[in-house]
Amino acid sequence: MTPFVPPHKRQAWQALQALAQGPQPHLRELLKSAERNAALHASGAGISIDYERQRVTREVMQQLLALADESQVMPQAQAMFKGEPINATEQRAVLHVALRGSHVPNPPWGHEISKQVANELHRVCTFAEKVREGHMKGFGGESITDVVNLGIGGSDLGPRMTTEALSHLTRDSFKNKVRVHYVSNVDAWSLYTALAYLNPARTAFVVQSKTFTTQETMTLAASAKRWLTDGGCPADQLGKHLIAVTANPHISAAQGFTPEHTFGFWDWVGGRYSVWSAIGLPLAISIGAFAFQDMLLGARAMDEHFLTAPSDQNLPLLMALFGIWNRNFLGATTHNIAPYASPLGKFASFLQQMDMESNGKGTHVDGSPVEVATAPVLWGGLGIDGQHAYFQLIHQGKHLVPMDFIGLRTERSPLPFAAEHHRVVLLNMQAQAQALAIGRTPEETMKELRDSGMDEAEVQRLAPHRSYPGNVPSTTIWVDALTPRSMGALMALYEHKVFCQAAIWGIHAYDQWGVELGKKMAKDIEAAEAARLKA
Ligand SMILES: O=P(O)(O)OC[C@H]1O[C@H](O)[C@H](O)[C@@H](O)[C@@H]1O
Repeated sequence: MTPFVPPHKRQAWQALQALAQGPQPHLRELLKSAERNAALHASGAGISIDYERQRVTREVMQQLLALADESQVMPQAQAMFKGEPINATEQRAVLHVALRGSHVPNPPWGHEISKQVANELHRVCTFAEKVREGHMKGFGGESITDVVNLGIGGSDLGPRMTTEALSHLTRDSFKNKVRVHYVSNVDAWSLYTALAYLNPARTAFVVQSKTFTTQETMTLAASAKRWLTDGGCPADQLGKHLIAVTANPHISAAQGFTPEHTFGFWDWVGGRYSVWSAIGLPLAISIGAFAFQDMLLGARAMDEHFLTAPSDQNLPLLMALFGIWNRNFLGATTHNIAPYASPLGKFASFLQQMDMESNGKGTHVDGSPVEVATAPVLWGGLGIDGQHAYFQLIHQGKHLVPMDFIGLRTERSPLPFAAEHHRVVLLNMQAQAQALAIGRTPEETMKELRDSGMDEAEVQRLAPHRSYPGNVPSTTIWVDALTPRSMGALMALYEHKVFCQAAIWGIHAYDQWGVELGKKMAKDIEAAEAARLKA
């Protein structure tokens, strides 16, 4: 690879700047070309994207693709898949892709890693099935019926989000006798409300922490042990109720977690990319080992698509490029994620960590300051609910908010009238995308008001308030149906999008030094307080 050149010094970046400064056709104009619209679609791994509502002309697309080339995005991706230490500030490889590819012949990361991954995956899946079948017994010999996940950040958001997204698929499974709960916040109410109706004799805790030093999680774990002993569990039987998932098993072992209840992963798995590892254990308990492995296969399918699809058909790369165009050239400071499928209610929160903790950076890989914008503020939630809450700002406010609409082509809920609900959901999604794109001019608004019989003074008075500037860019992401496999592909799509953007911005996506200062200060305050009490 050639020496690092900051993004704004690259030829394609400058060409894009020139294009952005020139006259920009409104989406209303762009969308008039049926030929253009028909071309702006791509698909892979069971997912397709419609991007005719991005504010891109043919010239812009050409330069965006040239920027990806010039930024050596794909050689950088290959370096990641090969296990090169691309997380340079922590001197680590970044191999979450190996977690879903242990079955791949001749893996670029090597057979040894695949072997380790396959072994641990087998342990996780076997254990998850044992719990689901009621064979995990508590101190009184009763089956465990409730599993409480204690973890935060990457040790919470991935399994929590996917459990909500996928557990409805297994709700009727005769095998699953176990409920899974999540507690991330160290606020006592959070633990209290989770435990209020649980029976200590039938409850197990999965303490998930890559480091096993996170203060919030360790505080929760200590209280969980206390709750178990207060509930009658003899101290020497606590191990029956405690499971550790960590990359630091020597720390969990020192705290009394047994080897058979300890599941490992590796320092080359970033916390926010760890749901594919043993961190997925509560999810596997919730949806079953087969479904969990299916999710891994879906992610692997997206990995293959990412590595092999041509640039102009490559979903993660295209989404990264639209993000760059909107952020760096059209000046959008935020980005909204709007799933139109209620099981995806936590998807935006999950992506917030993935995107903002990865790419909220201000230093280039060579240590120089970044002079262009990096990750936008990513936010969102279920589109249907957003329409009746904050979409007002997106339609008429002063922020430019590019959107990802996420829709399901088929919906499989067992309600007999589900098709009617799905129809309403999708027509709303399509209407919002189109309304945001084309808007409504004051002239069109006046005509509509006059046609409704309104008197002219009222038409003049109201038309400015009832017009819509439009020109809000969006991508519509279509998922065939919500299954473990498509979920895996969707998550991996965003993971690689984040990777591509970091590769273009020339930043490290896999460290998170920004979160450390506050942690250190909390420790300093704690130490000062302890010293004051001692004095
Ligand atoms: O899994 P743990 O080591 O407990 O870390 C939990 C979380 O806390 C950290 O502060 C990081 O910001 C996150 O990336 C991480 O996922």
